[in-house]
Amino acid sequence: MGAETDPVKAQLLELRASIDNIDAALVHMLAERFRCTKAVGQLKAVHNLPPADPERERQQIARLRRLAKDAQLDPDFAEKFLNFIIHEVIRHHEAIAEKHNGVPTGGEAQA
Ligand SMILES: O=C(O)C(=O)C[C@]1(C(=O)O)C=C[C@@H](O)C=C1
Repeated sequence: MGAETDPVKAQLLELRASIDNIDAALVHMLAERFRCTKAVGQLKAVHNLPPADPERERQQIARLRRLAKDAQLDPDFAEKFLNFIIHEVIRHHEAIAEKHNGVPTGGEAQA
């Protein structure tokens, strides 16, 4: 039965069209975020700042947990998602620093 005649199939297709739009928006938003964080990585490398900023991360996690709660999204999931992204950002920062200053990953000077 086609979507025109099967209301369940029609509803599923409609919902999936929204899911595809949301996934596309997520990809674009993540691309913009990584564009910004790569610039932050350059700035940190040039000025010899450490790749990670744990205090900033604490503030971001607390804020995101609050936002998630208000939006009826699981705050634990929001925290895990942010940590996953930040972990990747720190990996990029370390690679940029290594390229710029010859600093090995972890930000410590080599013996
Ligand atoms: O704000 C910074 O200092 C960043 O490097 C960006 C960012 C992030 O992705 O939001 C990544 C690593 C830091 O530990 C904190 C935050």
